[in-house]
Amino acid sequence: MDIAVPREIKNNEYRVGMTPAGVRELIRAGHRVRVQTGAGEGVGFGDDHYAAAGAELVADAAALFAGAELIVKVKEPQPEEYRRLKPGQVLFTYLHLAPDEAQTKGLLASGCTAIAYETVTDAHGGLPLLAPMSEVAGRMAVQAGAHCLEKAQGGRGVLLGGVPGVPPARVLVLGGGVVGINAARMAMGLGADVTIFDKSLPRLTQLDALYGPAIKTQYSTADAIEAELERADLVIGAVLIPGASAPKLITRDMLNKLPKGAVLVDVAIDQGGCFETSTPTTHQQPTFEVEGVVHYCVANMPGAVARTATLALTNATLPFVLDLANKGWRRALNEDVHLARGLNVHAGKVVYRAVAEAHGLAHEPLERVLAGTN
Ligand SMILES: NC(=O)C1=CN([C@@H]2O[C@H](COP(=O)(O)OP(=O)(O)OC[C@H]3O[C@@H](n4cnc5c(N)ncnc54)[C@H](O)[C@@H]3O)[C@@H](O)[C@H]2O)C=CC1
Ligand SMILES: CC(=O)C(=O)O
Ligand SMILES: [Mg+2]
Repeated sequence: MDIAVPREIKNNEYRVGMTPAGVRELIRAGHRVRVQTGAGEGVGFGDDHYAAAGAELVADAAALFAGAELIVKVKEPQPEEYRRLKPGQVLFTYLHLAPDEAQTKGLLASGCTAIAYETVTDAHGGLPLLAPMSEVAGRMAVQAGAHCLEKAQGGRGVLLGGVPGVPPARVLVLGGGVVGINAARMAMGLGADVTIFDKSLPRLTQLDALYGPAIKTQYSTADAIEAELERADLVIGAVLIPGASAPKLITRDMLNKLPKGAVLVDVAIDQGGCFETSTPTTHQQPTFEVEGVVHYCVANMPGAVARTATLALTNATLPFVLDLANKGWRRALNEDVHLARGLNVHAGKVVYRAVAEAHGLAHEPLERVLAGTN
């Protein structure tokens, strides 16, 4: 199979969809791998590393896309990328379609087969291709939040861990999944006072068993969140309803409960954000202020620690890339229900129900697509 690895073009995105080690595995399995020049440069993988692994280097993105059967990326395709896609091509990357109508329509118009990392599942109810980036983003959320709390960044001038005689900052983590646990661990490690909210009682029980009195847990309701806002310094938004738009847990009206200079880090921004006042930002201009509250809403947080993130992501994606390349997408998905759940768009139809619902589009059942021949 002809596999293409483009250079990412999203703002400040230095991650790459495949390492030279991954290229070597695919070449050994008999595939052709073409990598865009400079694709791994930002994370220390030069063109010479890819060439040594057996890849062909291609300078021009249009030529790279044109000949590809499988395109392996990191970020959702930008408009100039989805305009290049065509029927018969498989795109394997993060998509986050529910909050992104333009991209959804672009992928539908292309006729391609688009498999989203973030909706692939595993046998334990997890999201194995989202998890590595959630680990990174959860840990980073605390670094970013601590920085934003500094006066020069518009924050209220609070040190997360406090000092002897001065209490630590109060950190609320909304959602106790992979992002939430990693954020909570980092915040606890810095000595902050951490409360974690979730709708899942089994998850809260698990967190309580893991961390005991070092962490407080709360069942997530609007009342419970609102009651905590008055004394919060940093709130980290980490909820997810897979494939769907994030629920708005802090509304504009609730912002005045927070102290001036408090910080909201909305990690869930790639699914539309879980604060009503969130809009996506970039690493170049990561924050904005609404009613005296600093908002950090970067939709590709792991891009800032691109080397760690690339290694973590590609460790998880490589087995699936090999499967898609070795078997072809239809057989690979038919033989692996978890990979099949990644299918979001095929031949002009939305196959993932939550995405169809988010945009009021018709939903094509997965079983029909997998049984089909087109
Ligand atoms: N901005 C970025 O760069 C990145 C963003 N993300 C995003 O972070 C979000 C969280 O991802 P994960 O932690 O991997 O998901 P996860 O599925 O592991 O955890 C989500 C948690 O939210 C909980 N939840 C759902 N509704 C809730 C509610 N109303 N109140 C409280 N909790 C609720 C669920 O029970 C679950 O425990 C996703 O939107 C993901 O796409 C992940 C990585 C990078
Ligand atoms: C999960 C995701 O969208 C990211 O790592 O950028
Ligand atoms: Mg994202």
